[in-house]
Amino acid sequence: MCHIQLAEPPLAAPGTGRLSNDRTERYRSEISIQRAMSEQYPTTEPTTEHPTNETSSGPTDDPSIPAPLTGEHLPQLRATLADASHLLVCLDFDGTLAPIVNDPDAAAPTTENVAALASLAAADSVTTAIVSGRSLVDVRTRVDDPRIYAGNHGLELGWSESLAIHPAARERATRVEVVCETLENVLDPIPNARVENKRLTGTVHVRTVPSGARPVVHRLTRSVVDRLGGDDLKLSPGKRILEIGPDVNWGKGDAVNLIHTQLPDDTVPIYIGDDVTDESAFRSVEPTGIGIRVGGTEPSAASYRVDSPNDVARVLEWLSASGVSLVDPYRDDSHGDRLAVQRDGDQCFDGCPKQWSTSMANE
Ligand SMILES: O=P(O)(O)OC[C@H]1O[C@H](O[C@H]2O[C@H](CO)[C@@H](O)[C@H](O)[C@H]2O)[C@H](O)[C@@H](O)[C@@H]1O
Repeated sequence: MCHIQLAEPPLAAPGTGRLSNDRTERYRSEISIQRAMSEQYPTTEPTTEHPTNETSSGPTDDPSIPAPLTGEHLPQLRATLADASHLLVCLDFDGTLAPIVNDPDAAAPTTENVAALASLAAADSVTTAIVSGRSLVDVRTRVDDPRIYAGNHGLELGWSESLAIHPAARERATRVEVVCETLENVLDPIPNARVENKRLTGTVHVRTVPSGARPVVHRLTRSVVDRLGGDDLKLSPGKRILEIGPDVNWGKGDAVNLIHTQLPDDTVPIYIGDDVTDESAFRSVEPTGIGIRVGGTEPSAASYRVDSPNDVARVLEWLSASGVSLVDPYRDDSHGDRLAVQRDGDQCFDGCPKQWSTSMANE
């Protein structure tokens, strides 16, 4: 059931500013943000494995059930936006912009989300970001309007031509590779078990694995990660998946925090996501910003809930058509300077030394 009726005026024409796949492949350098990634932002991600069912929510600090987002909440949303000098709109990909499908390669954002996001991304007072569990290169080929991409659950951050990779994730990428290769062999006999190697992390898919075989997949995956990953790697849950990644104190919420700190004072952050790894991002934007959980009825750190990617389009359309007009870019005197920094890809992460190494996208 669709709860929200936020659409008001028609959408503006989709913006330009699309980034080509060539540019994705032409990342030339990497900002070292080790200090920020390893010290400044402690993790809030769950680190324990739990069942990969569709509705698992994992531990959260805030056990309340998000309110279904309806027109009754518009005054509240307007009041929040009226205090903003800028908007940061962060979006998860799978289950948020794109409906969940059996084949991860077939996932695509809905046409309405593509149009609404293009319109929003064209607004000067808005910074859009995709914050995904997919690899940055992968998600960037699937949705190409946002200015910022955080891939592999925030372990890699792309901004203009710049790419930053969490240093510990870089160090442990070889281990992830070995684990993925091993799992491809070990899980080969299990029907429909699939390993997605994302370089900094890996994903074992069980969505179309016969239910009776899923515990075997979990056990084998756990065993391989323990044996070959040691203390360096961890397993995390997702929607019908097991995520393998470096056991570091960094998650989507940390990436959102880092992006937020680069934007003007009085930037209001909005985060929309559907899964357990999005909870740290909800915690990072709430309560001054707006967290919206897509699907499910479980407790969440998000204040609001919508049912589906179709409802996400309604939210983005409303933001583009009405919400953005409430933002006052002159509220913050530093606005002009900060945006100038933001548009310079080589200096986008303010305060981080420019110690770049070859990007993994080019390795
Ligand atoms: O953070 P996200 O952008 O939501 O990415 C999380 C994972 O999404 C993908 O898996 C999920 O979507 C697939 C396609 O709909 C679906 O088949 C799978 O069951 C879902 O878990 C992606 O394949 C993973 O790499 C991401 O980590």
